[in-house]
Amino acid sequence: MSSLPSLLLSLLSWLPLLPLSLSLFIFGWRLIRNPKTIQNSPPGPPKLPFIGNLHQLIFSGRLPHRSLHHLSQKYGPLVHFQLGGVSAVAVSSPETAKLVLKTQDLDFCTRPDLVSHRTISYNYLDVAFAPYGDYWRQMRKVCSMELFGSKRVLSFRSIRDEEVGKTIEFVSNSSGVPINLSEALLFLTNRVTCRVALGKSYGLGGGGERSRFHRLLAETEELSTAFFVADYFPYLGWVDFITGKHGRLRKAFLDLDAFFEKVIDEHSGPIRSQIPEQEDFVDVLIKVKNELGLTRDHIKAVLMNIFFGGTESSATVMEWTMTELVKNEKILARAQEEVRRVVSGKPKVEESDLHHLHYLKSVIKETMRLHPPAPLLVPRATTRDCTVQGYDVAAKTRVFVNVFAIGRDPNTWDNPGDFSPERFASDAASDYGVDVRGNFQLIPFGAGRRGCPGINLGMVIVELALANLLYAFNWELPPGYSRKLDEEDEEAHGIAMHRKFPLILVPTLSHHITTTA
Ligand code: HEM
Repeated sequence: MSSLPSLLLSLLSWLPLLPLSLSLFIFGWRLIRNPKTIQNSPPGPPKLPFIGNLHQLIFSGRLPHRSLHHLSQKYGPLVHFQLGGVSAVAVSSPETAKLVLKTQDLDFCTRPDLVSHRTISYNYLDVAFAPYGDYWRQMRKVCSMELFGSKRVLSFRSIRDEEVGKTIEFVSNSSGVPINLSEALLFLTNRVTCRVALGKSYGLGGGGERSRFHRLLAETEELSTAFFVADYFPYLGWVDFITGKHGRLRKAFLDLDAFFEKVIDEHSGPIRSQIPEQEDFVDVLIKVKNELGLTRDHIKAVLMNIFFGGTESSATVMEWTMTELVKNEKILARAQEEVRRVVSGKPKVEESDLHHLHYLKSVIKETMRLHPPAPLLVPRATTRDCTVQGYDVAAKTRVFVNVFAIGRDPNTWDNPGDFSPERFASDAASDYGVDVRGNFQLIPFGAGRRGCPGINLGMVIVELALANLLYAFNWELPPGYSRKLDEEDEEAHGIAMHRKFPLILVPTLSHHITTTA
């Protein structure tokens, strides 16, 4: 018979497992107490006990948009699957996307509660991750009217012009040698976002070294797309604390918060600029702060959205466009011919030239069809129980609109795997709007109430930078690099679907620039 102390000791040795047992108990209890099984749910793959389909989606080694594309080919345009304790659906055809993002937008327009979203949004004081409701409506109005309107976008024209100029200068200095174009483009969008949002550039040169701010941004971004147990097993959230993941995210967030605090302090003195054209986003948000009863946390939450939403996505579009162009020599030549003809004789492309560049716009649309920066949009969730295409979907179901799959749907696109900007010839003059072609065939910015409000701000820098890169330089892969890049191997997981390996290209200053210079 064991003595009392050794009994106590053996009981104590089980103590660390107490949270696990408790969580499993609560999880099981909820399942028994709340057997809300949807009778008529959309078709989907068989689910394993406890983990559901996590093994097929998160731990499969493939990127989730590719795994879901694969499942949709087997189960159809509306697939149901289970992510641990969370029910989810994937939408993979233009018709179903139209239902979800337009006809039944109100059923599908909230966001799921995720650890990283909650942390970096100051508990949902932002726009992008805030749940649907009055608060989100008010913040969305502030952003659309005060920050992303066409007048405001125009007021930042000289910033874009200067910063693209710096990138062109950096590339000119490297004429004839391989450069890391991915990095140069990310630095460009970072500098523009810094100046537009914060009023100055915080330490990145033309090719540039990373400042502390950019290291912090990159770290927070990386942690915010990491796997958190709590997002799939709400009762096992303590695991993220034990593994230290939660702490690391919190630390990165607090460092970034301290940086934004300093920026707001610098803006909070006597009014810096009375001229609306010279205001940056922090000036604007401080101005509306008192009117609307906002706090500093609201301002910082919106800044987080702007840095995370605006910087990588635009750089990613440019990086994939240049990738496709160097893979397709004839298309590169045609895009260069257009820009050189339209801009002929001038030292650089200006924003006023952009609306003549129809072929370049088609190239960009075709790039976003094959490489949408947000292949599953920003995750959504259902606001209430609803029925879609005859199937029942419960409230709080996580919703992934697979724009990657929609862009490759053979029922919509001829030879969907080919890079062929000519398919947009008749849409060339249309803008990137939320629904480029109508009928939800190309929706890289999402659509409906939660569609991207920053399209114009994002796309003008994309067009201006690409047009100037094509105008001033000829582009080649470095010797030995394959022209046929295996695209699945090239995609990386992140806030935006950027390339896994940086795009290294050799620029050569074009003959027409050297002769006019
Ligand atoms: C090429 C550039 C960009 C792409 C591809 C892009 C894409 C997207 C997508 C797919 C969504 C989710 C839409 C949905 O759920 O239906 C979104 C939302 C959002 N984007 Fe963008 N975006 C870009 C640029 C920008 C820029 C430059 C900003 C701001 C500076 C911005 C700010 C936002 C915000 C605030 C939301 C959340 C809207 C809401 O939930 O109400 N985006 N974006």
